[in-house]
Amino acid sequence: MKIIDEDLASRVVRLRPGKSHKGTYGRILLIGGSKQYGGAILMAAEGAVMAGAGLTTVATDPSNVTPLRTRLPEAMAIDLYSPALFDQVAKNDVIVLGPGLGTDEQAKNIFAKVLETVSKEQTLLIDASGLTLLAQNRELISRIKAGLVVLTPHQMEWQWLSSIKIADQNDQENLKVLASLFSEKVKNVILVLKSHRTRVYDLAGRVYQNSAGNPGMATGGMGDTLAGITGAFLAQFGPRLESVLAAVYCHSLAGDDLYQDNYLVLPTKISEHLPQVMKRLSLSSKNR
Ligand SMILES: NC(=O)C1=CN([C@@H]2O[C@H](COP(=O)(O)OP(=O)(O)OC[C@H]3O[C@@H](n4cnc5c(N)ncnc54)[C@H](O)[C@@H]3O)[C@@H](O)[C@H]2O)[C@@H](O)CC1
Ligand SMILES: Nc1ncnc2c1ncn2[C@@H]1O[C@H](COP(=O)(O)OP(=O)(O)O)[C@@H](O)[C@H]1O
Ligand SMILES: [Mg+2]
Repeated sequence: MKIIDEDLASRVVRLRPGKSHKGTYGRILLIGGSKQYGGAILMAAEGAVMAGAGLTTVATDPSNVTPLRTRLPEAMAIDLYSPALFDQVAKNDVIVLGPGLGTDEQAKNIFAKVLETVSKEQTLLIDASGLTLLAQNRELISRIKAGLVVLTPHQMEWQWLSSIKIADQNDQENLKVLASLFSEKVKNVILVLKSHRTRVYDLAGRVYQNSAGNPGMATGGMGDTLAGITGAFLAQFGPRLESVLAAVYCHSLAGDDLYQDNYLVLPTKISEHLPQVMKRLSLSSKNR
């Protein structure tokens, strides 16, 4: 097992080239946010924008569009229930599917249709309600065509998907079940198993553990924020394991900075602080 640390993250978060534009840093579409869980998709979108995605679009319940535009005018918004959603899917490099989506029949239909629309040139990140829906409908795995799939369950969501009880979740079991669920259908899968010490796995059997993070971060919306940040890193730094590792680390490093002076750390504060954390990493000695 390897450790995710500052050295690793600073190899990914480099100084930006002067000759670049928003297209250079990738397009990300976030899909989620039911009437009940509007905050989840807002926090994910805020994570994506503040992590540096070139262009961020959100597909959400119409009731969330005005709050989103008011809070985050940098993001574009479309109606989750419009057929235009599938044209949008085709236009983006990374699709983040699930934060606050809910698990009712309508959510399930959208989830299944998006899942099979994402092409092999694109990355699909599945989080939150998306993972619950996948666990309830495992036959959908065979319909995934995405070039890279990133799963970001917390331990309970992984229990639902893998059928490994939280107490029995260890590296060997996690890798075995990840392979049995995905390896015949999807070639490139990364599992981010979130906990107080998040571990990251891939189908090649690599295992990494996060070295940052703190209990101040145990607040609803923290994972939604990580989903947005990870999607933005994949869009900006490329569809590879290192982008995911750096995202996990930066999210927690921002949390650790804030925890020094705060009893708890809010997800939206992590997003706000992220550009400073990324600047610091980009200026570290490795990048000079
Ligand atoms: N402001 C909002 O709109 C929020 C919406 N949310 C959305 O709510 C939906 C349900 O998500 P939930 O995660 O609440 O799912 P659930 O409430 O369905 O399941 C979470 C359960 O897992 C347990 N658990 C065990 N180990 C855990 C671990 N290591 N980390 C976290 N939980 C662990 C929790 O105690 C809890 O009982 C998702 O779509 C999510 O995006 C949540 O993210 C919270 C904030
Ligand atoms: N005690 C802790 N120490 C470190 N990180 C934590 C701790 N508790 C929660 N986190 C982090 O917060 C996030 C929680 O994700 P998740 O459970 O999906 O939240 P939500 O669904 O409410 O957005 C994960 O990235 C997890 O690693
Ligand atoms: Mg979550």
